[in-house]
Amino acid sequence: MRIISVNQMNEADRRTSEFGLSGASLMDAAGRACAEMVHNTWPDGRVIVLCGQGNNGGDGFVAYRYLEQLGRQVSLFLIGDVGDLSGDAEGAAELVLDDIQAASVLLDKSENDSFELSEGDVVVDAMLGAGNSRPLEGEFLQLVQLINATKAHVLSIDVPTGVRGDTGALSSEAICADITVTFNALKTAHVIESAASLCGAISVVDVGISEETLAYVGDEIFLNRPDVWADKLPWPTRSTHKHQRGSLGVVAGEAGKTGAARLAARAGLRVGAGLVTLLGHASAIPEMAASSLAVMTKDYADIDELYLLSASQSGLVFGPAAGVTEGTRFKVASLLQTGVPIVLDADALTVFKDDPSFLFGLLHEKCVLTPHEGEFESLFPGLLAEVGNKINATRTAANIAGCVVVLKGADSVIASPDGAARVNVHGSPFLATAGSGDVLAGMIGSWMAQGVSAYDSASASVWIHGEASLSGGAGLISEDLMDYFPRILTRIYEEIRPSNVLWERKIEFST
Ligand SMILES: NC(=O)C1=CN([C@@H]2O[C@H](COP(=O)(O)OP(=O)(O)OC[C@H]3O[C@@H](n4cnc5c(N)ncnc54)[C@H](O)[C@@H]3O)[C@@H](O)[C@H]2O)[C@@H](O)CC1
Ligand SMILES: Nc1ncnc2c1ncn2[C@@H]1O[C@H](COP(=O)(O)OP(=O)(O)O)[C@@H](O)[C@H]1O
Ligand SMILES: [K+]
Repeated sequence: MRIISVNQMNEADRRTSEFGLSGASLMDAAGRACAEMVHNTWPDGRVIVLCGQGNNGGDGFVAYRYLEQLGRQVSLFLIGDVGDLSGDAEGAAELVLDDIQAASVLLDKSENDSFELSEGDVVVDAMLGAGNSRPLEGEFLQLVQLINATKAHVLSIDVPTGVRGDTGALSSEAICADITVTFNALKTAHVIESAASLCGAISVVDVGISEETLAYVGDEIFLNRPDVWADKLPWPTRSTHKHQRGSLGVVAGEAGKTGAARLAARAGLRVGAGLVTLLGHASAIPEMAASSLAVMTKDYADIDELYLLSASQSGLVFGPAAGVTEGTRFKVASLLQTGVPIVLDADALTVFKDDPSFLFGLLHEKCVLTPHEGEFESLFPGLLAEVGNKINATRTAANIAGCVVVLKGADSVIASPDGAARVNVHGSPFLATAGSGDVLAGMIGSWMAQGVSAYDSASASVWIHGEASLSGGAGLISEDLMDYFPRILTRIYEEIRPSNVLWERKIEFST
């Protein structure tokens, strides 16, 4: 599923009407899909369709017509004058001209008794779509406030009115929808908070804009789902031995602070690295060894020994609970010199707050940085605010760093330095718990240790991490996440494995 900008969607629309379906046909398909969604989701209750003067309103006129055909009790309101409509919206309005009422009726206390919105009513929000770039005012603002204050169900067409399609930024007030129906591709507002939460459940409907057209106009930005990376994961064959499954080294903090590294190491083992080793100072070895069974431990006396131990691994993780110290800076520099694929997280990022360009000079293409918003701000000060769009800010960051950047959160963006990005919305808010980022770092390091690209390692890990959190539900703590991995991985494996590759050896005798 692609994520595209408003301008790109307009261009896709234009190309489609030039080479394929007319604008009126697209609008007909869009409005019809919305009517059917209303009817299937809320089979009873009065429906109120609220239209603006652009094409979003056009979709609303179409939806009204189909809702009537479906036998629904439905009323139609327009903000503004019929005479100001143009293009496809004007064409759609002409078919229902006699039924259009002024939206002011809904706002006029003396007239609105029969239209007072109540529980069980359904509002179709066709006021403003992706074309809106101005703050709401006048009747738009008043109607949005009125609808948000009722308990009526709301279906928004394309985006909830008040939400900017491209940035996910909000006007002072924006519709809070139960369902948002959009067309052929997602826009930033559907996946980036806090706009995404206002969309409610999102339904992407095919109105006839082809994938070729979207690929032509769009960038390589996709929703992060198994379909974009599942076939890139390595699986053991019958004759595989552990040394062929990669060796992950997790560099621990000092004694008493090794829990974060232990979480990363265990997660790394669970997602398949054949060997996982915790690397620490001699003083930290007893506590690490005491709690790690399959995970090995090795001590290093100084930075040279750390370099040698790290250079023999096929993947590395460093940063969780490492400490914001000069020592951490030296370790980062040394680990990066090995050229081994590496995940840098937490303190290994924060420690470069004062001179991020020093870090950028050391990074290579097999690195993944996994900042949360605070750590991102340390490395790329002001970038998020300046770009105003989390997806594009992360793409810019990846370009500056020259490696994959994962900007974590409820809407994690995984960006590659070549401009591609994937946005992950698959996860539970119960991931907001100490140590869940450490688990994620270990997972990414493990896939990289197994030879998966930095971009696919990060994408697969973020999704599986989110899926595990959904399995865990409420009360989740980071230690629990790993317990869900086997079931999730088995499911992914079973969906994509070639039919002639079986783990279980079947030998049958016939007599
Ligand atoms: N492929 C596509 O792009 C398709 C688009 N369709 C619909 O077309 C919509 C986009 O149409 P438009 O570009 O006409 O966008 P809108 O329907 O959002 O309309 C923008 C209009 O509202 C005015 N306006 C903007 N901000 C305002 C504000 N704050 N207060 C008052 N007026 C404001 C503008 O001057 C303009 O006239 C989509 O959201 C979707 O609903 C569908 O018809 C199906 C296909
Ligand atoms: N509200 C949320 N919804 C979904 N995922 C979340 C949410 N809050 C945090 N996460 C995820 O949880 C992890 C937290 O990582 P991080 O902030 O580094 O925590 P820690 O340092 O405690 O491990 C990230 O993967 C992040 O994307
Ligand atoms: K809308």
